[in-house]
Amino acid sequence: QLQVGFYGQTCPNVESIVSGTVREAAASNQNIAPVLLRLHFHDCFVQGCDGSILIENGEKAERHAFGHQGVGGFEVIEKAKAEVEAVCPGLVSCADIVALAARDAILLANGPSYDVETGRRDGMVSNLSLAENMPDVEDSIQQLKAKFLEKGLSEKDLVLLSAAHTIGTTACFFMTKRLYNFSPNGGSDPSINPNFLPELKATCPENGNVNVRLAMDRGSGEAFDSQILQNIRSGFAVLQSDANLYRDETTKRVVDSYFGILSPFLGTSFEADFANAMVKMGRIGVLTGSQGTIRRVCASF
Ligand code: HEM
Ligand SMILES: [Ca+2]
Ligand SMILES: [Ca+2]
Repeated sequence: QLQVGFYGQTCPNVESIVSGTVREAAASNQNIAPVLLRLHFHDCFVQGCDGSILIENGEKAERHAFGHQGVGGFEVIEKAKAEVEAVCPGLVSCADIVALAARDAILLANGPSYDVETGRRDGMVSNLSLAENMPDVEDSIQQLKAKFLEKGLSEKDLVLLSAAHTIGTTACFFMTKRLYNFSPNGGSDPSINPNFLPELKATCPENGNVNVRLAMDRGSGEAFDSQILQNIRSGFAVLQSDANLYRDETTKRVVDSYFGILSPFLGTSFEADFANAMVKMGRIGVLTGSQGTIRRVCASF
């Protein structure tokens, strides 16, 4: 069973070691917070939160899957793991370090803090074919809902977790279809606000450099806040999958629920709800007890 403070007796300093490593990494790399948050999502969605994405076992390694394009932060996890191994060898899983690092990353971006359940064990498989079903920017809202539901996550969780895009950047690579070849008729996605379209096209010109990066939360790419939801409402979503959240009655209602006059009184808080959704995501397909293993090095079995 997962529990908050699972290492309380066996490795009491693990959480401070991980947060120290994350803070140190952030001092020299301002992009590390979003990268670490995304890493946890990509780990949990393939084989559960089991550190499978960390394995480097050749060209068939899961981490080389197309759906994991741009995922990183491995070196930070490995560094934290090495420091943890030095004080409590063989006790703390890589999967837990990923989950802790994601929490610390959110906090560094001034997002909500929350208790991370620990006690995950590391998985024994890594295969890129297992990552074929990752949510994709071009997925319809029905596909996105189905992929989240399959992991035990609701439509509300889909909205909240997508709002992780309040921090971080995307490569123009993921914008090409939306800007220049939107289905079914070509051209650009009509849901893009006309005041935003020229800006997007200027940043990601047709046949331009697909490695150019832009904030996914226009005007607020470094702060963890609800601006992303406001942007989605007003046609300023950058990713197509985020824009799709406003094309569906149910997910639209979830987005809007954070802006109603009543919502503060009903206790609807984006930050608190996001934190709860992260805890739920952290439970996907976990190995516990005597299942799986505790790796010594996160990149190898
Ligand atoms: C709903 C389905 C999702 C889709 C289709 C999606 C897609 C993407 C794409 C295309 C990028 C840009 C990657 C790059 O160019 O490097 C990205 C970045 C990111 N995603 Fe998602 N994402 C989804 C859900 C999530 C979830 C659930 C989380 C975390 C809870 C998350 C966290 C992030 C973060 C923090 C970044 C920024 C990474 C960086 O700055 O390097 N995403 N996502
Ligand atoms: Ca995994
Ligand atoms: Ca933001």
